Amino acid sequence: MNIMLSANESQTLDLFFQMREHEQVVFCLDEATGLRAIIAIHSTALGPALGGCRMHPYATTEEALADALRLSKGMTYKCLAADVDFGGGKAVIIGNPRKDKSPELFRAFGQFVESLGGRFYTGTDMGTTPDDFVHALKETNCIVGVPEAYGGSGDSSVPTAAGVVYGIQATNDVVFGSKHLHGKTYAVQGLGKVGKKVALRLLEEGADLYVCDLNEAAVEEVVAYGKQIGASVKPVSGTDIYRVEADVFVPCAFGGVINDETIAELRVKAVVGSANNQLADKRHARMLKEKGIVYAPDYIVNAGGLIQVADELYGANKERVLSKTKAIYDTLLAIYARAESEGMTTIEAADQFCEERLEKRKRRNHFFTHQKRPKWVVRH
Ligand SMILES: NC(=O)C1=CN([C@@H]2O[C@H](COP(=O)(O)OP(=O)(O)OC[C@H]3O[C@@H](n4cnc5c(N)ncnc54)[C@H](O)[C@@H]3O)[C@@H](O)[C@H]2O)C=CC1
Ligand SMILES: O=C(O)CCC(=O)C(=O)O
Repeated sequence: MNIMLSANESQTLDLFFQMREHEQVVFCLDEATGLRAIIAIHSTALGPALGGCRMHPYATTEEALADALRLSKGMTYKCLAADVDFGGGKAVIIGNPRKDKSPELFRAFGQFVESLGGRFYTGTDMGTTPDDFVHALKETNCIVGVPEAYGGSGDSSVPTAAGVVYGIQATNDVVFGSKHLHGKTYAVQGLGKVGKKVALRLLEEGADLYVCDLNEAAVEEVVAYGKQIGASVKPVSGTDIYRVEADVFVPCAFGGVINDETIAELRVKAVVGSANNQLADKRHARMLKEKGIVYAPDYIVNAGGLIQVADELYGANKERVLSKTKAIYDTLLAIYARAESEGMTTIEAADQFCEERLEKRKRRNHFFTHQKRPKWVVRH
């Protein structure tokens, strides 16, 4: 049969091409509230998709889609690395988090999440806070990480920041021969929910910092804390943060910050941070390696928040979350050892570790239950 494609049909096919690794992509539009969102489900092979919702003033829909696709795929690997029975998903809301938020917008978003019937659970990410999702929770139970007063596990950036600190300690151990944080200089990019907590903890441990953020109040707060405890905190511009001479670069803002230009500038021994998708491309991991800079794979290091929200399955328990988050230290050491012995980059070693685990998990689920999905329900 001869199939003639109209322009629109070709575009649709092109979108299918872009999402060829994903199960489902949902475009959400609610004119009344101004909601424009994209929910990307990468995989539900091991459980419902789980991933935060980012709010960002994307310049184009293509940019937003690309972010949602990449972030949701990263969540599948993060779930495997953190050993939780969820799959990878992520949502993005197109809008300025400082100007475009409203309770109604998050309720509309909640209705779209509800329409997925439990295939997707979500909570905070860059640009969103636990309080935003209290509104979404009115429309759906598929929300995690709301404040404890609403029955959630609370701010997931707390364990995320703790996990980043474990990641820095493991990296310091490998690079400097001691896991201690003090006596070193860290360049922290982004002082939001995660970055500020990491920065304050590093200062408490006796470190010096270079910091940058678009939000001057956040910078001032960290500078003031440094003064109070007698530590050096130097604010720098968004471009200088890549050029300062420091021990560790700690990216805690947006993705793609490790690229051809920044690698040429970096004067650090390691990169360890919370930002999702730090590498603009996988080849940048090899460029870092060739420059003698150790890269801590982002999805290994920043899994603390995921560990907390996944723990809501069992009724979140802070001690259990902290002890699972501590495992990031050993997981990262194992990834470094694998990379070293196999002559791989650290991201190749991390991906291989996750893909092996996926193969085992798929087989186990098939063998024992003859169904792919675990039998539990996340929330009633
Ligand atoms: N919140 C969490 O638990 C988790 C967050 N992440 C990732 O960590 C990163 C940070 O997340 P959050 O702290 O939750 O976000 P956030 O929105 O609370 O903070 C981000 C900060 O980065 C700043 N920023 C934005 N553009 C910047 C620029 N060009 N230069 C310097 N600073 C800039 C913002 O002003 C803000 O203070 C994101 O990539 C997020 O996906 C990953 C895992 C979990
Ligand atoms: O922190 C969360 O609420 C969910 C986990 C997540 O979205 C992430 O790790 O990027």
